[in-house]
Amino acid sequence: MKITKDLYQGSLALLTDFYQLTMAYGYWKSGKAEQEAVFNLFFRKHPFQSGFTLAAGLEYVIDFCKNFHFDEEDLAFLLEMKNSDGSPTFEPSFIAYLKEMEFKCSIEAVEEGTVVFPHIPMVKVTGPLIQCQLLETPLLNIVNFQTLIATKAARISFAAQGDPVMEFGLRRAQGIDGALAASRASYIGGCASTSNVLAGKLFGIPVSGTHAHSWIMSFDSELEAFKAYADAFPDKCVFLVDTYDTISGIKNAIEVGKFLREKGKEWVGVRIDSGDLAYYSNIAREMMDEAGFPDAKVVASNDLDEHIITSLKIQEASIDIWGVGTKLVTAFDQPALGAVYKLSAIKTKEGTWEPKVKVSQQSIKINIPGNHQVVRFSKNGKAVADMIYLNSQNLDRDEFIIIDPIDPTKRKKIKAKGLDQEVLLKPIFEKGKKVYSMPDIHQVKANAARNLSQFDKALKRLVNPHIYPVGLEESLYQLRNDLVFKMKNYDGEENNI
Ligand SMILES: Nc1ncnc2c1ncn2[C@@H]1O[C@H](COP(=O)(O)OP(=O)(O)OP(=O)(O)O)[C@@H](O)[C@H]1O
Ligand SMILES: O=P(O)(O)OC[C@H]1O[C@H](OP(=O)(O)OP(=O)(O)O)[C@H](O)[C@@H]1O
Ligand SMILES: O=C(O)c1cccnc1
Ligand SMILES: [Mg+2]
Repeated sequence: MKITKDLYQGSLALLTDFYQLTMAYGYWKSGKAEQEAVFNLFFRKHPFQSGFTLAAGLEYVIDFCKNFHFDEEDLAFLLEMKNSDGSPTFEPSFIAYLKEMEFKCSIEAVEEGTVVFPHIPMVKVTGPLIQCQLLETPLLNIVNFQTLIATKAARISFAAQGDPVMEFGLRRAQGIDGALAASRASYIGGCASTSNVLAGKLFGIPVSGTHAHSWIMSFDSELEAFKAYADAFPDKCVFLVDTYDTISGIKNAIEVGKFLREKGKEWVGVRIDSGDLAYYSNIAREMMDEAGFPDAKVVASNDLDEHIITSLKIQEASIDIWGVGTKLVTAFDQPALGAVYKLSAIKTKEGTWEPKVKVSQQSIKINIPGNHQVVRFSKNGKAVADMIYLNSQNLDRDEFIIIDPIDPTKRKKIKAKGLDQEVLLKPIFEKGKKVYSMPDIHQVKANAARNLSQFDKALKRLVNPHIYPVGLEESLYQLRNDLVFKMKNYDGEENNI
């Protein structure tokens, strides 16, 4: 098996939950396979108690959908599947149907690097019911993880207040693909580089790194090790100073720095990977300044995350560059984003869209029925509110009321005059044909930075962030209410209190 980005270029149609295939078979048998449907991918709660979430993963979604087909080996595998009584799980004519299946869905999605909020459709898939259904699991797999890591990277980058963050996660990431996707998402979210060389090659992310303790330990002395490293990399030297004694390490690094300067070269600085990072970084700063190296940098690493970085900033640690691995790529404090993918409308035989709702005791779990679009209102480049609305409506109005989907007492009147409007769901595929031109990863990263800059810093606080208003346009809210009452068979007397 090729474990590269090529993984997404082959057939990955079986990368799905078995129940998607049983439903697919059922749709086909009951003649519903080609009925048009709308599904939305959205999450209900920000990860990490964050006030924002940063969307990522669309490039993988596009690759996946472009290559969506069942190849001969997939079909042979399905044909061989048996029920517990030994009978074939799928009829040969269903397998023949899958063989001929061509990707025909239309997809609209928020661009990578867009700031998103609970309930906003991040990806909307319209097309034959069977195809929409088969996309559920892989789309969630891709978007959930990359969005989670991009959001974590953005939080870490905010904490670093503009200092470069090097992503060091490969050794601790969740497997090979987890590592690659995490490096990509971390770069989008704000990291300056990755230590993962394959991610550098596959995605065009800058690659960077220092050296490990083993380098020092392989020599008779630390000084000898620094000299040999300087010999090999006279322009890129970062010396890891904490193998034996951090202060002696800094002294040795300065000595080799002077030696390099005599040869007309400047070292980059030191890395500290243990102990009190505030204390030792301040000592390193003082010693390097005194020795005539005010531009030498201090790199810090060791189980860092946004909280420790914030604390080190408050302590006025003299750290210029941050190396962050484990807690970034494993999304340490929240291992998954809980985005879901729900049917929200289905086309009737008469050709009209019938909105669909899943009723739940928990109002947060009641989906938003219909075929939607999302608009972001902003003023002077600052986002004011997002509105989810039925895409059959037009936005040519002076005033809108938006209603919180969970708490109807929370409402906001939006006077649209003087506000800019950006429609967030952009066309990606139209009836199976790609219509979106994917920006390169550097443009995606720039888009993320621009998007984040539209939001107040109150939203980016690590603790108890401000809540940004997102609501349903009044008539969509009403539609949802009416549908819930209808589906619950509400008679006003005995039900459901
Ligand atoms: N000044 C500081 N304020 C807050 N947290 C810090 C500070 N200095 C270091 N830390 C963090 O404290 C933790 C220290 O980890 P740990 O107890 O494993 O010590 P260590 O220095 O790694 O030990 P070792 O010497 O065995 O490598 C790390 O997560 C590190 O990022
Ligand atoms: O701490 P992270 O954010 O995951 O960053 C990556 C870590 O990986 C390396 O050491 P490793 O953890 O392999 O060994 P060490 O802890 O013994 O230094 C490096 O020195 C960092 O400490
Ligand atoms: O380059 C480094 O310093 C590095 C790379 C991976 C993990 N820890 C450190
Ligand atoms: Mg470690």
